Amino acid sequence: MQNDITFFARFEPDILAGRKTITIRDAAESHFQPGQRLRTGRYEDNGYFCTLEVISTTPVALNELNDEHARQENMTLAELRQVIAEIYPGLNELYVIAFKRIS
Ligand SMILES: CC(=O)Nc1cc[nH]c(=O)n1
Repeated sequence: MQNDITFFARFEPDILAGRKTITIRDAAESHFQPGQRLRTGRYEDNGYFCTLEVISTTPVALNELNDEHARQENMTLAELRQVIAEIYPGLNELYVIAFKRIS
């Protein structure tokens, strides 16, 4: 079965442990709705590793990312800005998808 969302494999342990509770995505992945259950896999091999329930999807500009976002990503704000710049170079319009793991 296909996954609904993927994460880089390096994020898997933090998601499974509940240390990462948001993901910041571009407009192509801004369609997730509160209550939606997402089969969640690794980007690298598409292997399923858990199911997440979407709590909210909220627009955020790059310059609005703050320490609370970083805490929810289990990173420092500097690390978060670096990661986002690498994944979405030059992109300002982003979306915070908050989630909880349900299985
Ligand atoms: C595969 C992929 O894009 N993964 C991402 C992107 C942004 N944040 C995140 O946690 N994971």
